[in-house]
Amino acid sequence: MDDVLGDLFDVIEDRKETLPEDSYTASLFTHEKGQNAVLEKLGEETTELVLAAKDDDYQEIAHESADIVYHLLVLLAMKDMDLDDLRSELAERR
Ligand SMILES: N=c1c2ncn([C@@H]3O[C@H](COP(=O)(O)OP(=O)(O)OP(=O)(O)O)[C@@H](O)[C@H]3O)c2ncn1[C@@H]1O[C@H](COP(=O)(O)O)[C@@H](O)[C@H]1O
Repeated sequence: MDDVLGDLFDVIEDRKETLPEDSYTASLFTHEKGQNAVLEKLGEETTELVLAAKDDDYQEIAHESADIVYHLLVLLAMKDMDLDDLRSELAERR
């Protein structure tokens, strides 16, 4: 699981660096709304996750959770943070 997150974060960092035209990730880094584009996505998807949880729709819960994690990693990259910032914060809570 951690490899999946690490690999995804590496791809996000690559898109941030190279900004390919056909990349959704790159479009978030260059969006005219700036960071608000990714913040709005996080808000929308969190609402969708809440609705899926209320409906006990397990497939949708997994789908929306993955959308949230992806956009959260984009936000971390946007802030020049990385997975270690997240790992450290979680580790301190143990
Ligand atoms: N994990 C993701 C990922 N999760 C979500 N998304 C995109 O995020 C957007 C979500 O916006 P929306 O909720 O409006 O989309 P939607 O499908 O209508 O929404 P739902 O109804 O599904 O919730 C969609 O365009 C998805 O394609 C993602 N886009 C990219 N990735 C990863 O990033 C990698 C690089 O992608 P590119 O940057 O596009 O090359 C990919 O290989 C993936 O691993």
